[in-house]
Amino acid sequence: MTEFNGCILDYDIHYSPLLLFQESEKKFSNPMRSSNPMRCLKNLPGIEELITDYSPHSLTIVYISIFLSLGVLCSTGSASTNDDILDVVIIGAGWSGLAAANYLIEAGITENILILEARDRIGGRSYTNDGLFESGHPVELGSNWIYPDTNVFDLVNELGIAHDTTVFDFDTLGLYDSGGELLEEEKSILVDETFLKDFVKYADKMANDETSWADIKQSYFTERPDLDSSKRQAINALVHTGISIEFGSPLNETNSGTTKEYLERGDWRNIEVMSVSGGEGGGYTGALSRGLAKSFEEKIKTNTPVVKIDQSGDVVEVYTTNGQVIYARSVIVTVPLGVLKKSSIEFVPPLNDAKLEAIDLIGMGNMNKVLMYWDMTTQDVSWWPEGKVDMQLITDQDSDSEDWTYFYNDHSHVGNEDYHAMTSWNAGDAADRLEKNTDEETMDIVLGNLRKMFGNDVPSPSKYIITRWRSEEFSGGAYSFDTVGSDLTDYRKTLGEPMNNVFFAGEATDIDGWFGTAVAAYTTGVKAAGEIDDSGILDMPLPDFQPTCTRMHGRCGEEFDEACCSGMSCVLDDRMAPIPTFTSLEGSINTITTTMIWICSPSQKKETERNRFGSISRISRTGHRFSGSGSD
Ligand SMILES: Cc1cc2nc3c(=O)[nH]c(=O)nc-3n(C[C@H](O)[C@H](O)[C@H](O)COP(=O)(O)OP(=O)(O)OC[C@H]3O[C@@H](n4cnc5c(N)ncnc54)[C@H](O)[C@@H]3O)c2cc1C
Repeated sequence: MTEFNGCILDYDIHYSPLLLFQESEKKFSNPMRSSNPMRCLKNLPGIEELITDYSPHSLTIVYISIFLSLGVLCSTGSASTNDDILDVVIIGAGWSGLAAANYLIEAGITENILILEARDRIGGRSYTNDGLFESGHPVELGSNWIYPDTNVFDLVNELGIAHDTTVFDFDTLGLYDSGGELLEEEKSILVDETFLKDFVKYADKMANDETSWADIKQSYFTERPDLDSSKRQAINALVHTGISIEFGSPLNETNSGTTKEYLERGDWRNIEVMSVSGGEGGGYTGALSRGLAKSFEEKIKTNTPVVKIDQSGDVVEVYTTNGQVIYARSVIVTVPLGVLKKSSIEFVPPLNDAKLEAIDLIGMGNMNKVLMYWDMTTQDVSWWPEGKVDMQLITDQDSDSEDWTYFYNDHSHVGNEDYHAMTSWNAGDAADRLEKNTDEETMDIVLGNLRKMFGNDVPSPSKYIITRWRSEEFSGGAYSFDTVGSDLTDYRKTLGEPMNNVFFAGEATDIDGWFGTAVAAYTTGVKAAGEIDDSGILDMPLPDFQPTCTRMHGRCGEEFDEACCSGMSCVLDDRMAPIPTFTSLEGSINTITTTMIWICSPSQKKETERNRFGSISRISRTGHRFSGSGSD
């Protein structure tokens, strides 16, 4: 390859300049880069007229004179390769990653960013499905409640997204056993006398950083051998909802010292819930897509899992499973603790011991839902527990007291009068155990419980969804929790500390008591973005760095595969098809229409391409990249 007037003449790659002419800069150029192939090609002597005289004839001449003879390739060349370096690459497009990106742009720090998201959607553990059951009724598969006077709450209100108050109080709580709803007096004995007045007081005295909730329950039961089964199961159930569901945590691992106030149901809390009717684009996902991410959607690359972050060189290199290497001055990692625990991202140099200890010690809990909908036009809903908001089945024994026994009445909210949706929940150990069940097994348990509570007439729901957050590759659980042993604030702080030019955020790094929530994710994302600004990394001169691949000569998909740079994907150049065939010269020259070429492009990859790249080892790719072979 030789440099010529700022362009690079490439003798191997049959890249048609015709395409450069026909495709606008918008389609071809990387939004992060300033150079453009058209300008570059215009530097070739005598070519200006051909480009401006944009006729089939001139195109044909261009095609013949350049493509067939030389295979001219426009490239940024070595002179401007620093353009390939992004200021900030953010890993993960959940609340944390999107908040970081939003802050970097809004605060005028930089727009030269890219967000890499493993899933085919943004939002991570916030996942609203609009109209899955019925149009206009959002369903929340992840986060559902918003807390007053917080960043998330303000954003939701600013966008006018519908929400409604959940009134958690004694009257709207329904307690049931296999014979149906308990009488008011029985309920009062279990909730007020047994649970609130006795167990919670006992727990308050026992709770500390070294004692788990399982320990407290066990010693309470041991000291009261005569406790009747209904009281025992009521305590099991209420601790499950108050602690396990709140923190997603197994009781034998949960720090009672830092969580005890959550059990005091006497302090009934009213908070706002998002899964209420209110038109399209609502819920948690609406807040992200219409709010935080609105101004930089084109900078988010979905379907792009990151597998390695290497900062052993002058710039940080981010490797994706899609076969790309992306260069950045700094990186913000916002992947969930569950992903860090699985070590699915390789760090070079490795994460330090303090961070590894934090990853190990902070718990990653689990919480799942079965969201159900009954179509009242075709199904009997006469059994519906009108007036109840949350409902608990008290079972006969310890072993199944947490198995889909808690239900939330989504129908109780404003605008949902004709919409019969109900959600069953479980968390902690029970969630991990029950997640392994098939859909049919799950629905057998859930429906069995509903029929114990409301009678045998309860029909199967018209539609349902079962979440399995632990099994989700890119979550590895629902949210982080404080394990028993010590106060984990220092460990969360350590988890969030930067390592050179790699910064960390995400709900698990929160040290203000909001961990496990979208509020924490939002706050920590902004914090990490601010840390990058404060560090001065973005003000330093760029290193003299020459990436070995550029958008035009990343020979992806060929025998000597090269990774694509800066957010580009290796895609089949399907723009070949609409190119007109050339018959203005003798015979038909339609080579262009039939040649199959893989190119580095800013457009999203297709599923099949990802599989294809799965078979190419990263070692061979990087080996090639650094060997200087190929087109360089
Ligand atoms: C069932 C459930 C109920 C909840 N209820 C509430 C609630 O009511 N109120 C509340 O405030 N919070 C709630 N939460 C918690 C809240 O959803 C989370 O704390 C918050 O969404 C976390 O945001 P994050 O940005 O830290 O992480 P995430 O949302 O998990 O975002 C991280 C992103 O990183 C991506 N990623 C992972 N690995 C890779 C990789 N290798 N490469 C690239 N990308 C990767 C993920 O796909 C994800 O999009 C709930 C969570 C769950 C699961």
